[in-house]
This record gives sequence, C-alpha cells and structure tokens, in this order.
Amino acid sequence: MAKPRKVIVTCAVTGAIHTPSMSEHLPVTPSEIAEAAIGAAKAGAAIVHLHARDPQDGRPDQTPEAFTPFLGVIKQASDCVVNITTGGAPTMSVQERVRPAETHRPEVASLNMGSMNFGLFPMLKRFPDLSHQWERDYVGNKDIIFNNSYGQIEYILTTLGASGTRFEFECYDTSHLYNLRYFLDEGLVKPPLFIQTVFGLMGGIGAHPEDVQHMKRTADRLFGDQYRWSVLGAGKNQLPIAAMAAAMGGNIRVGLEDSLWLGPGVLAKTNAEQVGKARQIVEGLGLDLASPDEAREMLALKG
Ligand SMILES: C[C@H](N)CC(=O)CC(=O)O
Ligand SMILES: [Zn+2]
Repeated sequence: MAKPRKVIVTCAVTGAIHTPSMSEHLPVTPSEIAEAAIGAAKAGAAIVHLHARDPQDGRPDQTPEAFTPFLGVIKQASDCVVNITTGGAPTMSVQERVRPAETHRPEVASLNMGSMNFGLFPMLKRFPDLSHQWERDYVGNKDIIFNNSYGQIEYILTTLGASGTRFEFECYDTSHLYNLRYFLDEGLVKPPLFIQTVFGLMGGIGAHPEDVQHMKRTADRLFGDQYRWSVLGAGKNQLPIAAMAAAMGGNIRVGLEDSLWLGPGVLAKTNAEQVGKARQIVEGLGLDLASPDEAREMLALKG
C-alpha cells in the first residue's frame, strides 16, 4: 500500500500587505507574532514565513532588530522551519529588504522573481475606514512597483547564498518562472527549487483554475522534477487555490499575510485556524502533512 504523499504547509503569519485596522486578529507585536507562529506550527505548519511590524502602529518594519525578539521565542518553542522575508514591504529598497535574512541567516528566505505593479488599493472597497493615515496612504497608493530586477535578485542570491540559506521563490506570473530558469541555467540557484506560485494578487496572474494549470504546466516544462511546487491564493482565493493544488500534487501556503478570511465574510481569529483548514483539505484527500524535518529533507535545507 503506497504511503500517502507528504504535503508541506507554510504559514505566513502577518506579512506587510494587510494593516491593523483591517482585522484585530492581525499579529503586530513581537509576542503576537511569536504566538501566531508557534500556534500555526502546532496546528501542522512545517514552515513559518515571517515579517516584522512596528509594535506601536503595526507599520511594516524591516530592521533586523525587529525580528530578534520573536525569532528567539519561536526557536525555543518549536522545531518548525523559519522563512524570513526579503520582500518586506513593496515600497522598501532591496538593501533594506535583505538585511533581516542577512543578519539572522534562516534556513529559508523568500525571493521575489520579478518586478510588478503591486495593487493593494482594491482592498479599500472592503476596508473603507482605515484608522491611520499611513494605512490609507499605503493601501491607497496606485503607483507601487515591486522592484525585483535581475540585478536585485542576483544581489539577494549572492548576499544570502553564502550562509546556506535556501529560497522560497515567489512567482506571481509565468515570466517569473522564466526568470528563475535563467538563474538556474546560470548556476546561481540549486535544485530542488521551492517554487511558491502566487495567485490573485493584483498585478500578477489571476486565481482561475486555468491560471493554476497554466503556472503548473509551465513550471513542469521549465523545471521537470527539479522543483517542489507550492501555492498561495490571495484573499478569498486562499482555500480554493489550496484545494486545487493539493489535488494536483502541490504544497500549500496559508496565513493572515495573504488572507484575513476563514470563509466568506468570516475573519480568521488565528493563523492556526487557517492551518486547520489546510489540514482538513490535505487529510480529506488522503494525504499527510509533512513534519518540519520531512520538509527539510524534501527541500534540502541546511537544518
Ligand atoms: C504574496 C506574498 N505576500 C509574497 C511574499 O510573501 C513576499 C515576501 O515576503 O518576500
Ligand atoms: Zn511575505
């Protein structure tokens, strides 16, 4: 009897897309972020993807010191894999964005594989009464370009590669897959490639089943068995995209970074709740959740 396939669940606990007055459940302080990550790991997440925020007003904070308090607490309480963002907020410089991972040398760091328009402003319809001026300015900004030039990507690869940190390659469109293929051909990235395909974020590919098939088909053609596929769906698309991918052989990313919802019109109270939904999907398909050590093996992490 064949063993059930192991599915890696990643949980992105706070991010830099949503802002505090959108949901009282969004982790902001170091202790809230630590608690959210530990809770997500207990619920079945093998990997936690981490951003930091200013504890006063929840503004994205990409200083290495902002990460230190919760990294220590998480390491004490859990053997989950830590993935530190190099995306930060799309308005930050690449030098600023790479510093936390450069300082803390995590097992995994995110790496965004192309430049793109980054549309947060559609959320103003759903959240018209943001309390802080900085929230209104940030979310309402129609001129955000998320910069990830070939030079900037190479800069992050060389800055972090030396410490043995491996990458979660964020691909928001097929062109990003081709960019990743270029870096593979250049020998700047090593298989197995952990490819996180992003669906439904304005400026990238949509979240229609044909978009999912198209991204997977393209990745299969460009990387064959040299990659481990994972998906994240923004907003209301999070769980439908997770279900599709799990049925198609993929891994899953959930978390309040990319969706505040547990279901239509129902705000998630914790990240662990969303991981619980991902577990239901995976086990409902007769599959198993990968443990942190199984994820380390599947992704060839330094441990
Ligand atoms: C769509 C995701 N929020 C992308 C992300 O997580 C980017 C990063 O942190 O580097
Ligand atoms: Zn992120």
